[in-house]
Amino acid sequence: MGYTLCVLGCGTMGIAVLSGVIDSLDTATRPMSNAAKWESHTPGTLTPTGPPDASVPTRFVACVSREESATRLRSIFGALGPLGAGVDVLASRNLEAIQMADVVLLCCKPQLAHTILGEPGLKEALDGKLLISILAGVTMAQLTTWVLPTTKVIRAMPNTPCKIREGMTVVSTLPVSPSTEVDRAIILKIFSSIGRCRFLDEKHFDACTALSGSGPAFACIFLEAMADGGVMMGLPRAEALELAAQTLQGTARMVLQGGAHPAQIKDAVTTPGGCTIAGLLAMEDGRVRSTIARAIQVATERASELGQPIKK
Ligand SMILES: NC(=O)C1=CN([C@@H]2O[C@H](COP(=O)(O)OP(=O)(O)OC[C@H]3O[C@@H](n4cnc5c(N)ncnc54)[C@H](OP(=O)(O)O)[C@@H]3O)[C@@H](O)[C@H]2O)C=CC1
Ligand SMILES: O=C(O)[C@@H]1CCC=N1
Repeated sequence: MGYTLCVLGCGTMGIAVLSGVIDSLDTATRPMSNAAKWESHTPGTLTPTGPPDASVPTRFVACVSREESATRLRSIFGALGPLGAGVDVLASRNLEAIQMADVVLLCCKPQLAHTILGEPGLKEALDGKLLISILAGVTMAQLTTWVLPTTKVIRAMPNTPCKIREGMTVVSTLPVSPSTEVDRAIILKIFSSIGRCRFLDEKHFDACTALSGSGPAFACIFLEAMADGGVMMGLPRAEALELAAQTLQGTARMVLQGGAHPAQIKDAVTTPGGCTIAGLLAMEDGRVRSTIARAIQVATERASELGQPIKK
């Protein structure tokens, strides 16, 4: 039972997704991640508790281009226990890897996808298989012209917290085919085991790429700035970072878990004439809101360009 999942281009994101999936398979007895608990329509773990489940990956292949990256991957996955040590890591052997796979997660750089999918025999090896692309800015229209019509193509936009099973993944709406339900189950199993997962129309993908794909970087700027403020006021660095990170996590959970509106949380913290309103006004003077919103806007615009051929 189960199937073989191949990560084609196993760098930062490939490692994040695969580590999260392996962890979820390996944690039958450990508690579910909070993200998994929040999402009522998703199962939260890949570990089959009932009869064998065909939508659960049981064998893994990871592809890179350089042997030194392969060596690094073997040590990363090896540290994850027996399942991680069982990942087949191949350097410059994409065709072989895809031939072994049932489902392929495309995680290379956007600009390389056309060349990689054009390698001799690759199209044929993908015949009838599910190809999930996490590439920023590479559209379904592009991807489907690079493979055979029988290859089922879908886009997903995960983020790095998938590595600790607190990810956010948006998946494009599935095209209707005889295998739609099976494919949907496979996709949900993978991405809901490593965080939240929701389906959205492809027209929203550049915005999702900016908001949740790039989001961890934006959130870290805010987190670092909060910690810096604490350090400026004499807090030790490590404690300042802990306070900032836990405060952001707790607040985010009040929104996701408790269903609170951000404005409601803000108002509850803001005692009239108190210190919070003083800080909030300083933030508004610094145009923090429009700066952050504009960052999402320009990142969205940039995401839309990433699938285009590099201009000489
Ligand atoms: N980073 C992020 O937070 C997110 C990234 N994405 C998307 O994920 C994709 C990957 O990004 P990221 O993980 O950051 O990039 P990385 O550069 O970390 O990973 C790219 C991987 O592709 C491999 N690779 C290069 N050439 C080939 C080849 N010819 N055949 C097989 N593998 C190859 C590289 O191997 P080697 O080391 O040997 O060169 C490397 O492992 C991008 O398309 C990006 O848009 C989406 C969401 C979030
Ligand atoms: O910066 C990038 O292009 C990728 C896509 C989303 C996050 N990282």
